[in-house]
Amino acid sequence: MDMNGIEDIKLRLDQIKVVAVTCLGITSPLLANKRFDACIMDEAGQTTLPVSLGPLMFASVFVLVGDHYQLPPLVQSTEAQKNGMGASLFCRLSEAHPQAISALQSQYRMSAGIMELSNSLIYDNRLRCGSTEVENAKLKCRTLKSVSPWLKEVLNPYRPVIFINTDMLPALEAKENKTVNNPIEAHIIAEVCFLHRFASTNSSWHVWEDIGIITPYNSRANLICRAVSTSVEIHTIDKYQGRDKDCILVSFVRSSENPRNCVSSLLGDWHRINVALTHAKKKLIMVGSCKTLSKVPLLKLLIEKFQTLFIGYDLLGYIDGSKPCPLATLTQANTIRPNPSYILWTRQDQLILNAVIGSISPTIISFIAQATTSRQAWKILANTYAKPSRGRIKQIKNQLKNSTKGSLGITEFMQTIKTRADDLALLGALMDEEEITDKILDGLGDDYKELVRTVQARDTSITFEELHEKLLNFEASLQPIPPKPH
Ligand SMILES: Nc1ncnc2c1ncn2[C@@H]1O[C@H](COP(=O)(O)OP(=O)(O)OP(=O)(O)O)[C@@H](O)[C@H]1O
Repeated sequence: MDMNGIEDIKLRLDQIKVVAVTCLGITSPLLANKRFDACIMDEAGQTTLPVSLGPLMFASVFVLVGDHYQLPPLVQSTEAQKNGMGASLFCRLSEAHPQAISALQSQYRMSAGIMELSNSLIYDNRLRCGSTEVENAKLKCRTLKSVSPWLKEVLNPYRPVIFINTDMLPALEAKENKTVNNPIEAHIIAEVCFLHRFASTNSSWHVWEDIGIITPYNSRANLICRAVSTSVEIHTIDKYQGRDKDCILVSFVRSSENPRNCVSSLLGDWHRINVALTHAKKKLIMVGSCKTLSKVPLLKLLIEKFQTLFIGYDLLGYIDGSKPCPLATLTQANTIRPNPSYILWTRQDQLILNAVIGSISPTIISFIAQATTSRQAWKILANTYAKPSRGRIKQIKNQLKNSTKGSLGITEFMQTIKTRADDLALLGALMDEEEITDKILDGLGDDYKELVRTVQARDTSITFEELHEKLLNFEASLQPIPPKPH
């Protein structure tokens, strides 16, 4: 039907039985005098109360559809939040009238292994798979011979849920202009993504629509975009509600030496975690630091549910040369073609090189700037810092000679001497315990004269631990006595 002008549209609207419109779109003048028998509102758990009321005024019967275990309405004002705007009409009515709820239990999205996670953590085991096809759905992959064991596990179709633990890597979060990022984790995500595409059996190389990446932070999504450098869909957790993919990769980002801060972050909200866990159909791959994430109670339970996969596993071969780079091309029947093992090897190696670069202090990075492989970087570092050269031994001995306690605490000072003695031992210039004790006593300063004399007057040598204890007691006795409270 051709529609010319508003009158035509109105005429058409009078004839049709069902109108689909957004909650705010209902205010269109075209609908001003419309009445409906019933109003069905989807995603009602995410809609604020005033926004919900608009469409409900148009009908005498309404059905709200939603899940208040997923994200609540987004309310940015803390004042509005405090005064109850964060609770949707859906949530309020379901609490006030539990008899009016019809709880749907069959879901058709997640396979059994993925459903099991949110089922036990959030839904109290009430969810069921709607069909055996959904229940048993698997992400089929070709078997790749020349990949590390951890990547083979990632590809294993019989592992629907994988948690890749980055605790063995220097994959710490970085904060820049109030945004949180984790470059190493971004590279791991890119690697896993690439591998999945590489091993996929059901679509061509450039098709990425069955993979999606979820992350809590916007800045993070941008960083992963750069690392993945393809058209794979990357969104924040909040934006993923309402979408799904065969394979979802979740990057948790937070990895800190002071993990306590993470509890108050976006990850502290269990609704958000539930969204991250419930949008994959066949495979859910999570990447994060178990040490940090365990500080969030729900994530601790999640991590405890299955054995996490340590990345770092079987990577030594790249560094020590026992897993050399395969040939870049293969010749078969006089045709030269790219060698897939070469591509996988170089990507894995770049990941390790990034991990090495990420773990060293900025002043040293320039030394390895020329390295193109992890092995080259490692060799430069070993030659510079670990080679038992006479120069290096002399340098450490000089540092030892000039070490004094100064303003350091006893424990810190003794630790400095011990570390240098350990460095010398690694270079083959072992110091015996008595020499270490002498170095410590020499560096203590005048305050400790009395104790130094007592230790030197002993017939038997003193152990490092015994000396530590004596010095700590002496240090305490040197502290000024606080005045007694009145
Ligand atoms: N009866 C069905 N048979 C097969 N697949 C179904 C059926 N119903 C839904 N699905 C599939 O299940 C997935 C989830 O469906 P849908 O998006 O409607 O759920 P939802 O509860 O509205 O989720 P959300 O609120 O997260 O958007 C989709 O991939 C959809 O194709």
